[in-house]
Amino acid sequence: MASSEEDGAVEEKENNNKKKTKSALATAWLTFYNIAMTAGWLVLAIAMMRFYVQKGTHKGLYRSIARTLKFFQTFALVEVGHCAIGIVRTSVIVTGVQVCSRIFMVWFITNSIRQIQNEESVILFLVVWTMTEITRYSYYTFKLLHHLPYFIKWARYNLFIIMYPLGVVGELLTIYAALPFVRRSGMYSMRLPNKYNVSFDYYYCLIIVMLSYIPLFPQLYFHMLRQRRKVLHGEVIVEKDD
Ligand SMILES: CCCCCCCCCCCCC[C@@H](O)CC(=O)SCCNC(=O)CCNC(=O)[C@H](O)C(C)(C)COP(=O)(O)OP(=O)(O)OC[C@H]1O[C@@H](n2cnc3c(N)ncnc32)[C@H](O)[C@@H]1OP(=O)(O)O
Repeated sequence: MASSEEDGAVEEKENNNKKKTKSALATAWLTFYNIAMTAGWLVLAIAMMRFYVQKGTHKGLYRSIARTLKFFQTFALVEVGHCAIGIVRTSVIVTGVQVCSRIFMVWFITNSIRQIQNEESVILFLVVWTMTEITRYSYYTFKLLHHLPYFIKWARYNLFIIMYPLGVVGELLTIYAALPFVRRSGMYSMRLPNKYNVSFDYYYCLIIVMLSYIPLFPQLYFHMLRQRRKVLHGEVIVEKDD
């Protein structure tokens, strides 16, 4: 009897040790990840400012930062993994929609259609994304290090109120500007007849993407408003499961 109780206690201790090691590893990885992402977006901010100060125009700015932007925005895909394996307490769906829509904007719109790269709307979403991500990743970093300055917490949960709609306006105007080029070039589209017997029109796909902002964006925005109430005003919020 006593021996089985002892066995149980040893097993519990081992499990606790394993959990502690796992959570220490997760914290170390997240700290590294957030520092790297803060640095990446800071590099982008500095590159954009330097370009504008030196050239006095936004024309050519996207081309000059394209590689860095593609790298850091695509790398954000690991955040969906963080939620999926449970090392951060965030919804996979909310994070997935946010990250995938950004990757779509970068690779399948701005990077693919050269003619729109100098649009003001591209600069609008780039500036908004950059400010948001510097704030967001530095918030997570300082929080993990248990030294979170109040102004970063305040910025994380207030700037989005204006930045989110501004970013959406920049993204939608950019997709809208892309439409005529997509229609004319027939890019990423498949017309019948073809050997797969499948038809796909990227032009209409983009219209559907634009329309999908109507149901999806409010969900992201209200999610952030709930997070804001929880973090800044200490409200207890019961989240629905994914
Ligand atoms: C394939 C084609 C797709 C086409 C789809 C088209 C429709 C798309 C519509 C969508 C529109 C999106 C537009 C958008 O791109 C425009 C912009 O972004 S503009 C710029 C303004 N944006 C923002 O302000 C972004 C706000 N969004 C976010 O912050 C996140 O992305 C979001 C996932 C939405 C919310 O974040 P989260 O739920 O994580 O909230 P918290 O930050 O409060 O975190 C919750 C807890 O998790 C911990 N956490 C999360 N991540 C980390 C991390 N990396 N490291 C450490 N800890 C992390 C965090 O600390 C919280 O923990 P706790 O609860 O303990 O406090």
